[in-house]
Amino acid sequence: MKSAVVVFPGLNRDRDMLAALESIGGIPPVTVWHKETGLPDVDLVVIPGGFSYGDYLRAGAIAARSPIMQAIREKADQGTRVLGVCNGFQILTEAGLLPGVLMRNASLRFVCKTVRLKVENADTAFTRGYSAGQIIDCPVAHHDGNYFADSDTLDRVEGNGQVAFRYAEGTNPNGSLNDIAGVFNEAKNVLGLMPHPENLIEAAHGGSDGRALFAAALDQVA
Ligand SMILES: NC(=O)CC[C@H](N)C(=O)O
Repeated sequence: MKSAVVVFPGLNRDRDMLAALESIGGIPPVTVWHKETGLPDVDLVVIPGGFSYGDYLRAGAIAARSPIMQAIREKADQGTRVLGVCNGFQILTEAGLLPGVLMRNASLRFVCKTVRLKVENADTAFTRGYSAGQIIDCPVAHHDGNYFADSDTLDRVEGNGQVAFRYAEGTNPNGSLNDIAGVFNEAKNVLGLMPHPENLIEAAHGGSDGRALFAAALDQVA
């Protein structure tokens, strides 16, 4: 499957994401600069992590107003898979493509470590390579990963199976409501998560628990 990685000024995880997608999908992704107004004909659009616009105003707030976002919105509405990791997740919430917001970590500190995640919904294009309830390792590196949504939105997200991943008991690194680490849109073709699965895909990374997410998103699993 063909994929595109969208790059905004200040991102720093784009190369990791490009390498992961090529390694797992076998096809080099197309890189798209945020000032473009159109996307190539791809099956998966990825917004990687980093510090778009230096996280000024709020993380992801300025990038969410970039020209490319209209094209991403249109692709998402057509059912194309869209994945946002870390700053990508923040951009997708700021753009209104995913519910909720990412606030400053409860500790007010940047957190960089490996946490354990529980796969909450394994019945989607992104998560079908895992089983429901499976516990996986995944690194996090952020200062604004504290997931929040008002109670009506949270009820809807929980009720619709839109929680993709939760931090496993005792490992919530940022104070996220209901230990939420990643959410889907209602149609489940848009996924955002704070942890970095692209940084745990081979032995040299110390594990490969992140691999199944890309394998599924790129249709490499049955
Ligand atoms: N690694 C990242 O993508 C960092 C995300 C974001 N800028 C934060 O620190 O919260």
